[in-house]
Amino acid sequence: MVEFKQYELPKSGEPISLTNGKLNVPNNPIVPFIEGDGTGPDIWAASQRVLDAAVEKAYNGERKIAWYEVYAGEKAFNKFNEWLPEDTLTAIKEYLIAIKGPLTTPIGGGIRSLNVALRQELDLYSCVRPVRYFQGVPSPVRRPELVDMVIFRENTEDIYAGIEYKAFSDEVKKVIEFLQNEMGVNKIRFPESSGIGIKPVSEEGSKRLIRAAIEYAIQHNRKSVTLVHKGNIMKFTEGAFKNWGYELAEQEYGDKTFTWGQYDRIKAEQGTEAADKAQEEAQAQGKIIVKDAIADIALQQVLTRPTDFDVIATLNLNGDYLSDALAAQVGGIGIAPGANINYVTGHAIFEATHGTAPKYAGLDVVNPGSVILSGVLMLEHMGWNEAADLIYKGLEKSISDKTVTYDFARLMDGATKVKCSEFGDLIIKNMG
Ligand SMILES: NC(=O)C1=CN([C@@H]2O[C@H](COP(=O)(O)OP(=O)(O)OC[C@H]3O[C@@H](n4cnc5c(N)ncnc54)[C@H](OP(=O)(O)O)[C@@H]3O)[C@@H](O)[C@H]2O)C=CC1
Ligand SMILES: O=C(O)CCC(=O)C(=O)O
Ligand SMILES: [Mg+2]
Repeated sequence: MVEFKQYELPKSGEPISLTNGKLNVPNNPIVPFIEGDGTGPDIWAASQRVLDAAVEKAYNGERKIAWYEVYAGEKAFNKFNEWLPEDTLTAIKEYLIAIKGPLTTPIGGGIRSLNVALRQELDLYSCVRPVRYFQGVPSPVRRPELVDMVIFRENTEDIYAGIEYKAFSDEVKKVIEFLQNEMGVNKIRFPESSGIGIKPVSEEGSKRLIRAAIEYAIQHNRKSVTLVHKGNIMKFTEGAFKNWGYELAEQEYGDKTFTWGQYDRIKAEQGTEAADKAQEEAQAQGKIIVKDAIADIALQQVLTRPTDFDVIATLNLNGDYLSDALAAQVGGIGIAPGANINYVTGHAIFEATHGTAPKYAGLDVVNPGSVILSGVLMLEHMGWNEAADLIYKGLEKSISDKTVTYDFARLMDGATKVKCSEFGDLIIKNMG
């Protein structure tokens, strides 16, 4: 039986569990939620109503989520004088699947990100962010319907490990002296006034993320996995990520994938025509093409040739940038959902791509779509597809009726602007 230091036990519901890699979801699963800072409370209130209504309607009351509030961020600090109480981690470890609103991270000092801490503490190594278009959503590109990508962002390593030393500190002096004296580094341009950040990228971390991306591509009949990296400059971190990706695909998924590493080897031995032919044959056999793109050009090509991209596997920082940039193509950060998942332990936290949007806090105006769609991903993950489909239906109808929150309304002709809470209510009404 789980024991909490400060929290009361859930009043109702049963835990979700994992046996032999399969989730067991009772009809009344306990799902911990974190409301979030800034716009979080507005968004969460609307999202919870929508999720409950969809489940009630889909299963005639036979299923119901037993929501269990856990705390992080400002609400946790006000209540318990801690930013991330241990009980929150205990609850998510125990109940496996959770959902959260955004949490504030101060810039240039103060506490490190609680969002990142949750991912690292629970080892949620895959940040999965699907980017798809809903008909009628305003977009800055001509053919937004061509965008259908799923980003797999490595979620535990890279510069997010927080190994950073402040300029002028005793620590940074030690690190710089070590680099200069022990490692022969002579290219720190201004050693007296530099801060230093360290970027760990491992074979295990890269391969488990890329494995998750390839598994996803296989299960969802996707055509390609693109490894996005900056390996020309960061050879032993980002470049290694690419090499480990090809190695993994060839060693573990040789019968299901064809890599550009293989393409290059055939080309070197037999010429371009033979390599093209081998790739065409692999495609005809339904094999997934595992390829790569350097991050800077990838950011252009996702805009100019979106159909070249399907599943994307990338490192933490690249994935952070790509997520927001890609969301813009299909209506913006207001409807960009995500999930942080450990596919081995089954732990998962569903959360929006966006942050706390502090200037709108408490105004009940922002789009709750990202958290609602994160909830839809959660329902799908639980196998509650009927409830998920009702939310898609309600959302699509609300958009086609042009009754939308400010972010869409300002880009749509003839739209009626509604509040965050009203948008949630419309989705419920439009579920039919
Ligand atoms: N996972 C998490 O919890 C995340 C937390 N953060 C944190 O959030 C805080 C604020 O970060 P910031 O960089 O301003 O980024 P935000 O994503 O919070 O907001 C940036 C802009 O995006 C738009 N936006 C955000 N959310 C919505 C929404 N629900 N509906 C419609 N538009 C939306 C608004 O645009 P406009 O001004 O055009 O209306 C907003 O001003 C920081 O502390 C940051 O660290 C950031 C990202 C993720
Ligand atoms: O933790 C934060 O404050 C930012 C996180 C973020 O940008 C993201 O998850 O995409
Ligand atoms: Mg981000």
